[in-house]
This record gives sequence, structure tokens and C-alpha cells, in this order.
Amino acid sequence: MPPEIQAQTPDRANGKLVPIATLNRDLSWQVAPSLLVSFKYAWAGVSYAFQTQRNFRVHVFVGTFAIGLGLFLHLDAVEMAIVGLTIGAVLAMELLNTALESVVDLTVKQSYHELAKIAKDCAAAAVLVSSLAAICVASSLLLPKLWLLVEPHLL
Ligand SMILES: Nc1ncnc2c1ncn2[C@@H]1O[C@H](COP(=O)(O)OP(=O)(O)OP(=O)(O)O)[C@@H](O)[C@H]1O
Repeated sequence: MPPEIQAQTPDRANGKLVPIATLNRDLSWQVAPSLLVSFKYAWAGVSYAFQTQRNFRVHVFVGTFAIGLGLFLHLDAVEMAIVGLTIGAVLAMELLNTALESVVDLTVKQSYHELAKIAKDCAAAAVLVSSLAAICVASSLLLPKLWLLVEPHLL
């Protein structure tokens, strides 16, 4: 028996709200039965992105390097938190970009559609924006301390 609370959408023909989905997600092929299984599927997503998306791999390696550099340069806890959040944001954007690409490809297959182009371009732009923010964070938190470290050896 579906729960009473339902997502609704306006029916333009008669002006009434009609149910489009229920809380127990009747439209889903499968729903994870437990938190542990949910984590398993989430990890499968990370693994898929790492194996198939070159940009995701690059961001994982750059992010790992940035955290290592932050520890080496003794960033304080707040600075490390900012670096960590920034890396997490970039990786999350990459994962969402990959998910959206799959949904678009599932929908339009190999045909050209202007809305598919907009969706993919905007998802890629979200990755670009988060990457630029990450460069700003690295420039203000990591580079000055790195410069202080290497400067004496240059003169
Ligand atoms: N079905 C489509 N219809 C219209 N344009 C498309 C379609 N599929 C892809 N494109 C265009 O090609 C570009 C590249 O597509 P792709 O699927 O490689 O996405 P991407 O975000 O660039 O991939 P990645 O993040 O892996 O580099 C898109 O940004 C979009 O402009």
C-alpha cells in the first residue's frame, strides 16, 4: 500500500494535481534494502567514475597531492578543512557530471538534441567552476606557505 504523501504534478488538461510518484518509489527497478547496501552502490559509482572518467582520476590525484602538501606544510585545522571541502566539492561535481551524462545518453541515445547539449555543457561548467574555486583555494592557502619554504633555497 503506497503512503499517502505523493509527489504531484499539475495536469494541464483539467487543472488538477495528479500523483507522479510515491514515497516508496514504485517506479524504481530496485531500492537498496539497507544502509550498507546503499554504501556498496555508492562505492560502485566512485569506482565506475574512477575507471571511466579521466578527469575524475586527475582530480583524485591532484586532491590527494593537495592534502599531502597541506599536511607537509602544517596547515591548521580550519585550512585543512577548507582544502578538504574544496576537493570534495570538485569530486562530487565530477560524479554528478558523470551521472548526468549517463541520464542524457540514456534519454537521447546517439541522437543530437539541443537540450542534451545544454545539460551536458552546464554539468561540465559546474565542474569547471568548482575546479577554478579549488585553484583559488590552493593559491591562497598552499602556495604562500610553499613559497616561504622554497624561497630561501632560490637565493
Ligand atoms: N546527445 C547530444 N546532443 C547534443 N550535444 C551533445 C550530445 N552529447 C554530447 N554533446 C555535446 O558534446 C559535448 C561532449 O559530450 P560528452 O558526453 O563527452 O560530455 P563531457 O561533459 O564533455 O564529458 P567529460 O566530462 O567526460 O569530458 C557535450 O558537452 C555537448 O556539448
